[in-house]
Amino acid sequence: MKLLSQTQAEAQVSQLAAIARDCLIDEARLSPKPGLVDSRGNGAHQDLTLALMERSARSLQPTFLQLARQCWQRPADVALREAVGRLGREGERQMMAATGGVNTHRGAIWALGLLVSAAAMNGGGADAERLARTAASLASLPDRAAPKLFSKGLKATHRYRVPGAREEAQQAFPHVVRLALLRSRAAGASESEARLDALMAIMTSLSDTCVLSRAGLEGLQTMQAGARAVLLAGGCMTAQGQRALAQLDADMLALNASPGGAADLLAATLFIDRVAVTAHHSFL
Ligand SMILES: CC(C)(COP(=O)(O)OP(=O)(O)OC[C@H]1O[C@@H](n2cnc3c(N)ncnc32)[C@H](O)[C@@H]1O)[C@@H](O)C(=O)NCCC(=O)NCCS
Ligand SMILES: Nc1ncnc2c1ncn2[C@@H]1O[C@H](COP(=O)(O)OP(=O)(O)OP(=O)(O)O)[C@@H](O)[C@H]1O
Repeated sequence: MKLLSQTQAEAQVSQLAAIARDCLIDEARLSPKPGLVDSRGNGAHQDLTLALMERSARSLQPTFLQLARQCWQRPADVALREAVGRLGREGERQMMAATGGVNTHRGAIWALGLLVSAAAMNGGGADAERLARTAASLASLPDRAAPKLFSKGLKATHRYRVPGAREEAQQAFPHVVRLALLRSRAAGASESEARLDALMAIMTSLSDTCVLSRAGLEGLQTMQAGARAVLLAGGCMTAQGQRALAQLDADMLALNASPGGAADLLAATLFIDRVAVTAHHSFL
């Protein structure tokens, strides 16, 4: 591996943290997202606003920076896993302090925190698959200091016997759908349309515990079928796709459902898209 001077390494970790923050802001602003906070409004949320989401994203940049510094060119082992867990929980406290106690980004701190860590472990650069696999190896290690909380997400994974945020990371992020983003861009979609298509691709199969906690299996089925309908109609660049998206938004609001986990994974997709080194022989 190429050795970088300390200043070059510091520039790279700062850049990773700034990119992670930007991905959260881009995700929050992207519109129109079904049920979620976006630049039109609060979606299905009473206690969230776009301004709050953006403040929260900015409050997390120092956490991402510390994660990247801590993980720079280190291998995945229990000591690193526990250091990352400590920083992640500290990030949750920063978020809560910045938002006055509202959970804006818990799932995003987890997914992006692991991916920032993975990028730093690989010295700032690696292909998308390697980044996801490095993050998975970290997520699969035990953290003795992890509090034994029975969270809403955990409850939903037990009740419905589905994978949640932990498993998504441990399985190397099967719902980080960079190809969907690339395909829509190649088909001539605008950047916003391509990002919305990527969100739809995530929603077709994610077992989003935010949706399950608020709206049960009916909510999850509505989300998955509605997202599939958008993509089958030609995606968000077509008039028919946009109509299907508006229908899905109305259906999600009627059920008080919001795909917060899918939103986190869209931010993770944007992150991978910006930092992954494209392999020479990839289909691109
Ligand atoms: C694993 C986490 C997300 C807790 O998960 P859990 O399901 O128990 O909790 P909770 O309901 O509070 O939050 C889950 C969040 O994940 C997102 N989510 C929901 N479903 C999914 C899914 N299927 N896949 C991915 N993310 C999802 C949502 O945003 C949701 O809000 C995390 O908070 C955690 O354990 N952090 C500990 C600190 C740590 O180790 N950090 C290291 C990396 S920074
Ligand atoms: N644009 C967005 N709009 C809404 N939620 C988002 C957005 N982006 C990411 N999220 C994610 O959704 C989660 C919020 O979901 P939710 O409101 O269900 O959490 P909660 O506050 O724990 O539960 P509830 O609101 O049901 O009491 C956040 O943790 C965040 O990770």
